[in-house]
Amino acid sequence: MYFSFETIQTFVVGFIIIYAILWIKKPRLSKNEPPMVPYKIPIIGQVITIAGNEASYEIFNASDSFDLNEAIKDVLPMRHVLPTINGFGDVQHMAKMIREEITGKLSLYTGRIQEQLLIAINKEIGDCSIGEEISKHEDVINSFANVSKEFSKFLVIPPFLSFIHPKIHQQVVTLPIRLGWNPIRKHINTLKKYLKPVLEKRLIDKEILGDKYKPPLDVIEYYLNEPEYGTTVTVITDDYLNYTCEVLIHLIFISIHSTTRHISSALHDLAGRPELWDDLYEEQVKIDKECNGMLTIVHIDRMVKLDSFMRESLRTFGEVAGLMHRCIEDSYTFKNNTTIPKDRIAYIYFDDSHYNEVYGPEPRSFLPYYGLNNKKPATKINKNYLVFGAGKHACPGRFFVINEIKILMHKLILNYHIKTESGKLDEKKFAGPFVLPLNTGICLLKFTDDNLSIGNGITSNPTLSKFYVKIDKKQGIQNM
Ligand code: HEM
Repeated sequence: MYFSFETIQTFVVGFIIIYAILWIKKPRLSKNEPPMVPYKIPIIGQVITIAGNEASYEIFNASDSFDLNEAIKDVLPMRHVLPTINGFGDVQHMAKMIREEITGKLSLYTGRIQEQLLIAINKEIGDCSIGEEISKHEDVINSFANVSKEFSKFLVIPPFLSFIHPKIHQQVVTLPIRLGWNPIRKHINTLKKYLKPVLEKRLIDKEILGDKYKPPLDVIEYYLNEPEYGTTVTVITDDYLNYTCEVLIHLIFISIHSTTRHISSALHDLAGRPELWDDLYEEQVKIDKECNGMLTIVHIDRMVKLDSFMRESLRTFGEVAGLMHRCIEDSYTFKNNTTIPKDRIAYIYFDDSHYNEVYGPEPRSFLPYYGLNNKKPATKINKNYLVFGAGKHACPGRFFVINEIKILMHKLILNYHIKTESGKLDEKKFAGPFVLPLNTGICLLKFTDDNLSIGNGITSNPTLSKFYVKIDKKQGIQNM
């Protein structure tokens, strides 16, 4: 039988149209699902579930049924980008490492965090009491700063093909990588270049010094001593280097983007709220005197007002919904008796938790001392404070990051008058449920000896212009 090209073409187009109509008309909910939000325009994409306060907490705690990384896989092809460590394949080991190496030794890291932050403040803003040069390896620092931006390149293609099947979107996004384009590779290579001699020296030192070897305090050393990952290493092979550098990129991806976003948000929260300045400044001056400029973990714990301010800054960060989790079991039935099917993506509805009535009649207002008055430190998770997730996969880096941010804010508050360029609290903007980084200016005006430097206008005073810091949309803080 002979079919002309036009007939085949008509068949194909007809098939696609019928498929699309059937797809659009297909019942979207299985039995016992939560109700659908009323809609008029046919749903082209996936159905997603938005989990309110109680259900969100359930999702975090049902770690056998829900998985964050399984949801991220659809849009971020980590397995192809970091092939040696299979993408986020071993996030559990990363969490274990952070608990043991970083949280477990937080007091040992405090001095170093402080020193590095002061170096960075000096370099990026200026004159903050010590004047060392930033790290010798500027390109390593740049890699740390830019990796997250590189990852965002994968997100530019919206998952428009996911309506057929999420796997199709994955295939499209990973095609350039499978053809050899990997924007992360150059950062891995930079790390490899600097890490190779460091690791080789450590191996030699270990051999020569034996028991007298003093292990440096860092993540690389942790991996070098892990039975599964390092002890068998006697030569630094390319495979081993790839492995370690991919682990570092994974760590950077997990930690740096969220840290910078929350730091810039906290700076805006402080800069736009003059009513908080005196109180927070006084606390920092008192602690600075007590520690003589050298903070220890005990002093950081005493920054209770700053901690409470940070908790509030995190709570009111603004993400309406996010942190999608995939249902990885055949189905999941919530305590309220509604059921969602396997593969359903559920978003955490942060607004419902963070602006819950437990925060009083005006839960959306900024309550700087809520944490202090209610004995809820910034690291303490509960169902109305889900910034760090909850349950088994709750962020293991939260103790480190809160410490780090407190040290940074402490030093900045002590040294600078921090205000918004606009002179008011800048309003946050959104892309869908996601809050966008503010791209309005913050001024950091250096306190002089006689405590007077609150400039009348950054732009009119050239000597102050170097303290003008702009929050870049993608990168967090950037110098102007
Ligand atoms: C303000 C900054 C940060 C925020 C808001 C944040 C938030 C989160 C959240 C919400 C989760 C839970 C995801 C889930 O439910 O599965 C998480 C997991 C994780 N975070 Fe953080 N994080 C921050 C900083 C850091 C830092 C600095 C590190 C490393 C030092 C880190 C390491 C991790 C790791 C390894 C996990 C995965 C835990 C697991 O799956 O068991 N985070 N983070």
